[in-house]
Amino acid sequence: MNAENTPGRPRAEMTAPMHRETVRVRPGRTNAELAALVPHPAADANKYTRGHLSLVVGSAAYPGAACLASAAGERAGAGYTEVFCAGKSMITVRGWRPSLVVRDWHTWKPERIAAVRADRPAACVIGCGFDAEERALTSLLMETVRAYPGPLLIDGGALTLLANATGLRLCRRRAEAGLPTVLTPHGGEAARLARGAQVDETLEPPALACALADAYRAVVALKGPTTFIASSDGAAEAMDRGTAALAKAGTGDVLAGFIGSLLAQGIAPRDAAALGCALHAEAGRAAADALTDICVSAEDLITYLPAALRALEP
Ligand SMILES: NC(=O)C1=CN([C@@H]2O[C@H](COP(=O)(O)OP(=O)(O)OC[C@H]3O[C@@H](n4cnc5c(N)ncnc54)[C@H](O)[C@@H]3O)[C@@H](O)[C@H]2O)[C@@H](O)CC1
Ligand SMILES: Nc1ncnc2c1ncn2[C@@H]1O[C@H](COP(=O)(O)OP(=O)(O)O)[C@@H](O)[C@H]1O
Repeated sequence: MNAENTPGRPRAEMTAPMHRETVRVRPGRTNAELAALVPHPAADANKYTRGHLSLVVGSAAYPGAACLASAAGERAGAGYTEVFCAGKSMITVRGWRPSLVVRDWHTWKPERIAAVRADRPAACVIGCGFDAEERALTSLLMETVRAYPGPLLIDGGALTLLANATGLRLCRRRAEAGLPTVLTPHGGEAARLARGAQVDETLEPPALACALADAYRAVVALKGPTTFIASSDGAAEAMDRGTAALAKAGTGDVLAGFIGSLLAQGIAPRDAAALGCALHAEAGRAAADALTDICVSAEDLITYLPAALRALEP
């Protein structure tokens, strides 16, 4: 790695020629910029002022995704982490981490969540471990997109279910109401989102991230060896701190938990995406240093989050 690419060093903005479109690509943020965003608890904090994270995750087919996303959310600082999952997944999630509040997702009523206040921040993550073949999950998703009154992160199988005219319309309506939405697709999910919005799925990743952000009126973190974070300002932020050790099943679920937790602690959506992605990448690097790039698994990113936080400190 040359000095230009050392994480934490300021780098120059560039204009990259993209496939049939040109977007501005901004370098990732410096360690100092990211450290300034880290939500340390106030001395008089309680579990509610530290942020209420609701996760609607983990179909019967994928209880593991619910475990990973919710444990990541709790470890990243949310004060109250509540998991709504399939009845068949509940015992797995409860056994995995007793501090999580685990409920059946039939009891999830997004419209009953109180409006999010600055002194009682909250956010919702939906979709990690959704089985996109389970069409009944569509109404759970669409009802949440329509009625959840705070920042909402959509990930995993829910992105496939969102990729149609109804999903597009509901995301735009949230934006009009001032409610932030964050989408965290991998390449396959991004292509589906593009098809659902009649966006050219063959665009290069930075341009695709910007086009999806514009279409869905959302912050988009398009994941890959370099992750591109875009909102509707026409510029993509490149986050290239990661390592191929992250290329294992479940690491995306952990990322959704990290970003969701930061949203639940009141961090602005684009900042939460940038900080969450950087912490995820740094946790991967710290885990690989200790365990080798072969042996890291998604659970290790949760274990190594403290090392990632320390890596950002000045
Ligand atoms: N332990 C668990 O319970 C896990 C559950 N998971 C959940 O499994 C569900 C299905 O997610 P998957 O991502 O496995 O499958 P998807 O149904 O999203 O599709 C994967 C397909 O997309 C294609 N694709 C194209 N570009 C890709 C890229 N950059 N990365 C990955 N796939 C790409 C692949 O060819 C593959 O056939 C999600 O809800 C997810 O949250 C996964 O996160 C893995 C771990
Ligand atoms: N070669 C790589 N280098 C750096 N980061 C990677 C690499 N491959 C994957 N990642 C990261 O790993 C995560 C994988 O997420 P995702 O594909 O959603 O996994 P899953 O669905 O199994 O949870 C993303 O954050 C992505 O940026």
